[in-house]
Amino acid sequence: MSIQYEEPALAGSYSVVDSFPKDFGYGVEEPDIEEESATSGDTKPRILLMGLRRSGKSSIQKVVFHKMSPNETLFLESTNKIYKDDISSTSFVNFQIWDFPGQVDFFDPTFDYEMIFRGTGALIFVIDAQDDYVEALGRLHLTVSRAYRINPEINFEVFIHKVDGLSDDHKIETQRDIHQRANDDLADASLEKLHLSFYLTSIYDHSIFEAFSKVVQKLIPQLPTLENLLNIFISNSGIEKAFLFDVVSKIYIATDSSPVDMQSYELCCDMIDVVIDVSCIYGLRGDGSGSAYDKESLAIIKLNNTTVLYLKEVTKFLALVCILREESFEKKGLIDYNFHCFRKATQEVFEVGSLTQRTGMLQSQSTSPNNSLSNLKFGALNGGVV
Ligand SMILES: Nc1nc2c(ncn2[C@@H]2O[C@H](COP(=O)(O)OP(=O)(O)OP(=O)(O)O)[C@@H](O)[C@H]2O)c(=O)[nH]1
Repeated sequence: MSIQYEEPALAGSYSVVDSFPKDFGYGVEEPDIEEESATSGDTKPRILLMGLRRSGKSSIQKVVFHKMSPNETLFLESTNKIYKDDISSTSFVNFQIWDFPGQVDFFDPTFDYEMIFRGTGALIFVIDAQDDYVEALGRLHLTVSRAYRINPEINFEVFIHKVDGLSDDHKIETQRDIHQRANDDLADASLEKLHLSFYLTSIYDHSIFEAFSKVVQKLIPQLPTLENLLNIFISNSGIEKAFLFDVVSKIYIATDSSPVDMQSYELCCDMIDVVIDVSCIYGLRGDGSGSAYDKESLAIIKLNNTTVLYLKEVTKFLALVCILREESFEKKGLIDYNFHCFRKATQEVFEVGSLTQRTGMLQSQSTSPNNSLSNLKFGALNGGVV
């Protein structure tokens, strides 16, 4: 495997990978699209993480957003008060974890749950699949029914968590049982319209990242446009699969419309890890300043099975990671040109998004990005333009 990695300069000093800055030291010289939206009000919906004590909430947050290794979560202390973790300054995802310790009654009248649920885009409820889940189901019902009455727009997501300890048959049976009981409880309360989505997750594999990706994608109004752009990009560049990644969390916020297989996703996640780790060690300046992920970030990895992995910076938080055959990579010029078009278009998509939000316009497909992208010209494999 050969790695070509372009960095401004190779610094002689080492920094411990674990201690890299959460924002990878990315330059703050120019206000970015995401930064603007962060200051122009809460334009991205909040995601809450709830569940019984020891169900794994803090572990999920630490592994996905703070690069903690799964084994280290064994030493996490129980959260005794409501813990709010805001990662919106380091990630595309405007994410606040409200880690509710099991014994706290968050329906306490002194607790402003109305305010919390009103600003919430998704509520993730974590159920420990290795434990008896009857109490968790009761809590799930109480939480979602209360939240739904305040804000029916919330996406309700149930993570059936810690499934690494379960056999394949047991996993399916547990999911079926939890699905059935939770929906029966909702039917008994005449809440059939409240839709719950279920995911089997574990911090010991990529399932937690995959599940989070799905949760986040539902909250991105620009998703269809991004998918469309990715489809045009890959079909004109001879690329097999492309993911648009939130670099800090390795959540993919969009991909082309060909099916996602876990192996490709894992490969791309691993590439991000390699790039950031190498960059943290060799890419920073002698005094530790500089950035491990910036506008220059680009990496090409050739595998021994004629596959090429290609990573390039799109915005402050996002990177495009592609999988392609070695022979397709011979047209690197075309890929670079099309990438340039894709990058420009993606930035426009988010600009239009934040503009519509700022001016208070309703964001519909007809007002949006597609219109401003109509004069975009990708290079075609046969030499023309599309
Ligand atoms: N096997 C397994 N264990 C996990 C997984 N996720 C978390 N754990 C373990 O579950 C235990 C509890 O995890 P925490 O993240 O502290 O749970 P919590 O929900 O935040 O707990 P409170 O802070 O008490 O509410 C830890 O020992 C973790 O290592 C998983 O996917 N699989």
